[in-house]
Amino acid sequence: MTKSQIMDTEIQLDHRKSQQLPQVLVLKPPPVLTVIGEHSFSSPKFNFLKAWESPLPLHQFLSTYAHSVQAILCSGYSPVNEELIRQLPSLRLVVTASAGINHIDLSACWRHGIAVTNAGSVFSDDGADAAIGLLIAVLRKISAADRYVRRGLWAKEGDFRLGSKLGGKRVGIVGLGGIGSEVAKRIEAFGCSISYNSRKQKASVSYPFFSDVCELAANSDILIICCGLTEQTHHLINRQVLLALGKDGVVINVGRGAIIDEKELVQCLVQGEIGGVGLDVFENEPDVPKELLELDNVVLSPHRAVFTPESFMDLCRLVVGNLEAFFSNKPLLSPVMAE
Ligand SMILES: O=CC(=O)O
Repeated sequence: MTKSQIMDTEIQLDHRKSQQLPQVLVLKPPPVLTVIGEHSFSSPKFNFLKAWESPLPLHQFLSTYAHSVQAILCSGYSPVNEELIRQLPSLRLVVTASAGINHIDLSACWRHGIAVTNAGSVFSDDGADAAIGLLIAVLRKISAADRYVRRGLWAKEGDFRLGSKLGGKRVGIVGLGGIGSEVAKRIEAFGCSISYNSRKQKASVSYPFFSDVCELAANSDILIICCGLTEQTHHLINRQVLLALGKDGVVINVGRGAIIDEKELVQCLVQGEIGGVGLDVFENEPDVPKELLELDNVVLSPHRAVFTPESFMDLCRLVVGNLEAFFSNKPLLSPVMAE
């Protein structure tokens, strides 16, 4: 046998072995897979079935492998809905490489006995850091000041207008989960007071709780949105909430775009009814309302709050850990919903 024949045989054996492993369907590569590299995800316990690499049209690909898919790896870019679930009768686990789970039909998973895992607390620190970064950028006008200097306006037009201080402000956090709790820790260190809104009051914290987000806004200078997108939180931050926050109020959003009614937000900004916003997420990403691009009291970020190479490394370990636990009949590491 020649060297290349031996190599071909080894590749075929590897291929056959991988076909015998439990199959994890990936419809579109989640960003973490592309950034960290597929090799970091390889495991003796499962094999990725990569739909995007197949020459088959998706429906044909799905019907070819329908019965062998036991798990799906997805992200916000590849929804898992009832229609997909129905096509995969052996599906028992959905692993999403994201903290948000709004792209997964959880009730369909529940009905079909499918467990779900997400990014757990992997993104909490970076999400909170980014929220604070956006907040200081808005209050102290950092992006606008940067543009002022770059355009040569400092020498031509003189001193730049003042920003405002973070310390002493009343901060309302919407959603006191992983990211929200880390935001609270950081905000406390700045000498701000904290209150919050969430599905339920938390016994573990003593911050004032407002079950009504409008009341939270009326008692805050700053609102930081850290909750997930659900039917209950869709357009939770509307004109009424923004008006309650007031003319100097600042809104930061690191949750999901549709938690804010974007049209009403734009209107309030254009009419000077709120002080400023820092947004990492938008209703129709990657489209950003053009009015926002022209406002100096707006700081924009392209849905990058939680993503760093460090958080992606942790996420990679968590994704592999969840899949390996599942295929070894061990408890899942970051279950959203057990089977
Ligand atoms: O937005 C990012 C995530 O949900 O992980």
